[in-house]
Amino acid sequence: KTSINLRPGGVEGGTMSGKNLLLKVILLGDGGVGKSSLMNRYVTDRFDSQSFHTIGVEFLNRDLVVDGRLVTLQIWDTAGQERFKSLRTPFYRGADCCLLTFAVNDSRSFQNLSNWRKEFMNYSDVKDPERFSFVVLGNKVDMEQREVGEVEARAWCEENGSYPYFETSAKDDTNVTAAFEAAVREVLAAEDQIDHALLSSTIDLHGNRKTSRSSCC
Ligand SMILES: Nc1nc2c(ncn2[C@@H]2O[C@H](COP(=O)(O)OP(=O)(O)OP(=O)(O)O)[C@@H](O)[C@H]2O)c(=O)[nH]1
Ligand SMILES: [Mg+2]
Repeated sequence: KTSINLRPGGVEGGTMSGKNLLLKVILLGDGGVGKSSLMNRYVTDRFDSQSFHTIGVEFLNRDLVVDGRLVTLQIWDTAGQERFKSLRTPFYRGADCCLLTFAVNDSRSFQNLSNWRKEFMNYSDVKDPERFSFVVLGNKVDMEQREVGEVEARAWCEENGSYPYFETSAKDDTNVTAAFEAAVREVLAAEDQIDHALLSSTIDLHGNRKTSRSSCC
C-alpha cells in the first residue's frame, strides 16, 4: 500500500520513492521536564545538561521506518512555562499525536498532565477527542530521587484513556526511540481504524443507493 488516507490535519508529502507520510507530533508538559532534551536526543543524539528554556515553539524532522512504512516525523517542541502559553497554543492544530511529558522527580509536573491535555484539546480543534492519540512520557528516570512511581503513572494512563506510557531519560538515552516510535504506531493504528470505518460506510452508501433506485424505477 503506497498511499495512506489521513484524517484532516495530517499532511502527505511526496518523495522520489513514492509517497511518504508526514506526521506531526507535539511535545507538551511543564517547563524543565525535558521536552527539548528528548527531541534533541532523538533527532541529533545529543544531550545538553545546560539547556535553555524554550520560547514559543521549535520543530525538527526525522525520517524513520515503522512496520515497513517510511514516515517523516515532524516533532514540535513547545515552551512549557506558563508565560509562553499564547506563543505555543497556535501550533497545536494539525497535530497527529500529543506526547504528554512530565519528570519523575517532579510530582507537580505529573499532576499537571490533565491540564496539558485540556489545553491541547482547547486549541487543537481535534474532531474526535475520544480517539485522539496521546502517549505519556515520564522523563529523567536516571535521577535518584523520584516523586512519581511507575505504578502510579501507569494507573493514570490507564484511567485516562489507556495511553501508552514510557519511562525515559534523555540524558542516558533510555526509551527515547521507543517512545517516538510508539507515537507513530498510535497514529498509524488510528488511521487504519478510520480507513476501516470509511470502507464500511462506503459499502452502506452503495447499499442504500441500490435500494432507493429499485424503489423509484
Ligand atoms: N538528569 C536528567 N536531566 C535531564 C533529562 N532531560 C532533561 N534534563 C535536564 O533538565 C533541564 C530542562 O530540560 P529541557 O529539555 O530544557 O526542558 P523543557 O521541557 O524543554 O523546558 P521548557 O523549554 O522550559 O518547556 C536541562 O538542564 C536538561 O539538561 C534527563 O532525562 N535526565
Ligand atoms: Mg524546551
